[in-house]
Amino acid sequence: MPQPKYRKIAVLGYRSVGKSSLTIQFVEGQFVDSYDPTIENTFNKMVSVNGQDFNLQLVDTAGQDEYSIFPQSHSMDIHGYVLVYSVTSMKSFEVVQVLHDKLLDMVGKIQVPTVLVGNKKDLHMERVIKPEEGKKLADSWGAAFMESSAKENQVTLFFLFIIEELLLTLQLFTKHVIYLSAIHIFLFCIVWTFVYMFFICKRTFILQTAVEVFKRIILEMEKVDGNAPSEEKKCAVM
Ligand SMILES: Nc1nc2c(ncn2[C@@H]2O[C@H](COP(=O)(O)OP(=O)(O)OP(=O)(O)O)[C@@H](O)[C@H]2O)c(=O)[nH]1
Repeated sequence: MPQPKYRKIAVLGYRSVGKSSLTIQFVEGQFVDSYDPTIENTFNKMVSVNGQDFNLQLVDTAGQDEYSIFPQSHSMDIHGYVLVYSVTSMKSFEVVQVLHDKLLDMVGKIQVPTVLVGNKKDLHMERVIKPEEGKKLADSWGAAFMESSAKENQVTLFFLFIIEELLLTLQLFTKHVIYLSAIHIFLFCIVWTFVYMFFICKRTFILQTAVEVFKRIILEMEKVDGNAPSEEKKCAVM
């Protein structure tokens, strides 16, 4: 059995969208009905995906809005992100887009393993964001998308989703590294072949030029002396 892999996942989103509820539901299997704003909490859970054990560390972050300063700690040592909005709040949907932009700016990558989650799907009457809108946004990021309800315990799946995303990114990364290495080695060989040929030619050219110079100078010296070069000398120079 392979060793468990450690993966750290941050749960981000606007205030009161259900970040803590989703995390607690996933880790402890219970729904907390009361609302207690989070500063920051960390949870651990072991899960198994495709025969591989993962030691997950989940960081339940404080709710943010578009004006919040994105904490630098949210971009360091984090392997993947769960970005949460509430399907009952347009504001939370707008904020999650700002957060994603800030996240990319901070991480400095075009794409990071992300799952966009539309929570509180049980509140049918209060819904203002359609599933298609969430899906469209996630697609534009190249992220996975799910709707969930912390209340109805529809959460496990998306945490497993993000692990799948992490695995996929890892596989793509490994593939890219192999391709890039092969291309680099190929280019390296070509460049060095050219460099080598250049120096060989240059060296031959220099040698030939040197021989010519000495030939010429001997002939010139002979001319000045008024003596034609002897056959012996010609042969020696040749
Ligand atoms: N009906 C319903 N209520 C939910 C759901 N998820 C969370 N809630 C409720 O929404 C409120 C806020 O939930 P939290 O989990 O504290 O939200 P949060 O995003 O962690 O809030 P901050 O810590 O302020 O950022 C609580 O009263 C929860 O009971 C859900 O899926 N369905």
